[in-house]
This record gives sequence, structure tokens and C-alpha cells, in this order.
Amino acid sequence: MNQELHTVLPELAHQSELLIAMFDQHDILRYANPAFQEVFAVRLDGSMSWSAMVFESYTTQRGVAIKTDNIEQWIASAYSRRGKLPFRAFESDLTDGRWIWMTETVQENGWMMCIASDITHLRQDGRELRQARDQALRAAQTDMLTSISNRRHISQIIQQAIQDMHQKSMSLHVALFDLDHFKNVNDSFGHAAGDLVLISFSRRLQACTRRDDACGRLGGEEFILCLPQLTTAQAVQVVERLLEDVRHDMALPDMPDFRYTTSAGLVQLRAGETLEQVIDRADHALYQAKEHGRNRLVWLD
Ligand SMILES: Nc1nc2c(ncn2[C@@H]2O[C@H](COP(=O)(O)OP(=O)(O)OP(=O)(O)O)[C@@H](O)[C@H]2O)c(=O)[nH]1
Repeated sequence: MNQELHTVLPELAHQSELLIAMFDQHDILRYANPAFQEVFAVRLDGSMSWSAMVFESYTTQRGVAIKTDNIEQWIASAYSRRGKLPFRAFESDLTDGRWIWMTETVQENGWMMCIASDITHLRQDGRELRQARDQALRAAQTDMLTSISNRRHISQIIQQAIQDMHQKSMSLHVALFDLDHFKNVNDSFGHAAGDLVLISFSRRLQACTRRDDACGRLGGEEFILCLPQLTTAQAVQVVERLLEDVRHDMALPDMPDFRYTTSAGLVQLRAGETLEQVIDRADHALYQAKEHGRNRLVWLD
């Protein structure tokens, strides 16, 4: 890009009526033009993540009109779809009554550009139908209890990641988690308490993911994490940190002394390996973690 474009592009973005924002690979907001700043609650000092921006916008009734009484669940669900494709576009209502067409473009290095245009003036024909379709699609991808990706969605994401990694000969690690003695939690404290533990674990699991990682609930008390482009030492560190985090998790607010643990199995994708094969090996590692006393990670080469 020549020098003139370097100057002109930011100036145009600054004066544009389009809502323009950039997030870095850690999902920290790094740029927002005045039109974007007018709509969302933003801080541009490098300290605001996407989820913090959504949360603060929600609590100050700005940004996207979010109809939920549980914003954390809403964010968890939205985050499970965020940045998983090089490009996506969707409609959103704003709290100020406008209606926008939001696009997200993700670069290979993880930076994301968000551009939204005001489409309030467009005909409303079919809008409800489109919204119902989007809602149905989201529901089909989301685990109802925990709001993270369900088995089908996470399998699609990992399948895609496997293809990408094979093409680029990059590394990909897959970790399986199974909460320990979870039946005892249900039996001792009730099914509702068990549900709270599953939700709490999901939050911790999601909190340890970068945007190009992905996690989901496979079913019951079994979860999966997909970590692209890390060395095995780094992947082990991520999982060990999560296990340690979980050991201190006060998942049941009414029982501050309650603690739970999880076992984990970690493997690295081999050349030519399929989703089923890599999950099989991770399951084998997980089985060993259970056999060797639970509350631990087993990594298998
Ligand atoms: N509360 C709640 N419990 C669930 C859910 N899905 C599965 N479970 C329970 O999870 C428990 C799983 O128990 P087991 O497979 O015997 O395993 P475990 O007790 O965790 O023992 P280990 O895995 O060997 O450490 C069962 O009691 C299921 O009923 C759910 O959505 N909510």
C-alpha cells in the first residue's frame, strides 16, 4: 500500500457513517471509528475485550438490542460462533431502534475487522422470517444448558480446523474433559446443583480459549477443547491451568466449600488423521487419566 493510502484510509474510516471496528487476535478492541463509538460502550486504551464491550454496552443499554435476562449466557453463546469463519454477516437490532447489517472479516493472524451499515431504511419484508431462521440456526448450534457449542457445532468447527491444519501442515491439539465423580454431585446435591456445576465448568473452559480455539459440550459431563497452532508444551500448559482453575471453582454459591475436579486427555493431530480418530485417541488419554486417579491431565504422543 502506498503512503497516500496509508493516510487516506484511516481518515475515510474516521469520517465514515459505517460502524467500523478492529479487534486483535486476543479479541481486544484496538480501533473504533466515531460512528462505532457512538453506538457501543467502548474503551480504546487496549484494555477492552469484545465480551467486556458487549457486557458494558448491555448494562448501559447501548449497542445491540439484546433480549436476555442472562447476559453471561448470551455472551457465551455468541462467543462460540465468533471468529470461527473467515467471513460472516448477520442482521442486528440496535438499542437506538436502528437495524444494522454487521460483517466480520478475520485475517489469518487473528485480527478481525467489523463493519456495519445501517439498513433501517430497507424494506422489512421477510425480516421476521430471517430472524426466526437465524434464531433456529443458533439454537441448533448451542448447548441448551451451558450456551457453549453443542456436539454438532463443535464437531463441524473441529472438522474444519483439521482440514485447515492438514493443508497448512500446522499443529492442532484436542483435549477431552470429563468431570470427576459427577454422579455423586447429582446424588448428593441434586440435579439442579449438577447443572450449575456444568455451567460453571463451561465458563471456565470458554475463558481459557483464544478466539481461534474452540470448545463445546459433547454431552453429559464431557467437554472438548480444540487448540490450533500451539506447541504441545503450550497446549499442556493451557489444560493444566484450566484444571487448576477448576479446583478452586466455587460453582455452587450456596455451598462455598463445594469443590469439583475434572480429568483430561490431550493429543496432537497426526498427519492424515480424521476427527473420529483424533477423538478416539483423546478418549484413550482421558481414560488413562481416570484410571490413574482422576483430577489430572494425561497427554499421549
Ligand atoms: N445435572 C446434570 N447431570 C447430568 C447431565 N448429563 C449427564 N449427567 C449426569 O452425569 C453423571 C455421569 O456419571 P458417570 O458417567 O457414572 O461418571 P462419573 O460419576 O462422573 O464418574 P467418573 O467419570 O468415572 O469420574 C450421570 O449421573 C448423569 O446423570 C446434565 O445435563 N445435568
